[in-house]
Amino acid sequence: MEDHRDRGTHRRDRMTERTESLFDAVGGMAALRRLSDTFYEGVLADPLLAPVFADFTRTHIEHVAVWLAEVFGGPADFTARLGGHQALLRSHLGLSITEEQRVRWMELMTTAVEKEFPDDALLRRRVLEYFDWGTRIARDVSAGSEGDDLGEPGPTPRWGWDGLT
Ligand code: HEM
Repeated sequence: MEDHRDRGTHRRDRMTERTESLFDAVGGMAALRRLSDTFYEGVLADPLLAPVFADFTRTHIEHVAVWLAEVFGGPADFTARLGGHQALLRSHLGLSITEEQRVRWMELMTTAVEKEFPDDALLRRRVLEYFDWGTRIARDVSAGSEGDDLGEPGPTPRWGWDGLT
């Protein structure tokens, strides 16, 4: 009886212990491209957000996927090829993102995450926690003007099963 209960506990522990990166758990680069694509389809159809993305091009979808890959523990290609953390922050300077716009961004991303990762509730929660954290930074940075000196923001943040690593 004692032995049986112990095995039960052990099995439960193993079920919540996730060792792969979030990048692998979502399904790698192809899955992040699909997520980004689904999300921006929603953004461009949204009356509150479409005007913010007036200069949007398809490369934006790819760049967001490359950024997310790095944050979620995949290849560090945004740092290697696209200017890293500093460039990501600079992309948001001057946008004057309101809290209402940030919340709408989160709603559309939540819809996209639910569509793309329907079978994994814990994964969805962790990914959306990153977006909640990241959108607040984007909103705060966006109050600055294009060309502002942001200083050295440090390396690209990495996000795992326990949040910021
Ligand atoms: C975790 C949250 C966010 C991430 C990971 C993110 C990611 C990115 C990336 C990677 C770029 C550069 C794209 C490129 O080089 O083409 C970018 C640009 C941009 N982001 Fe964000 N972003 C976030 C939040 C937001 C929010 C909340 C808004 C507005 C509501 C926003 C609006 C924009 C706009 C307008 C651009 C410039 C688009 C363009 O290139 O035309 N972002 N973002």
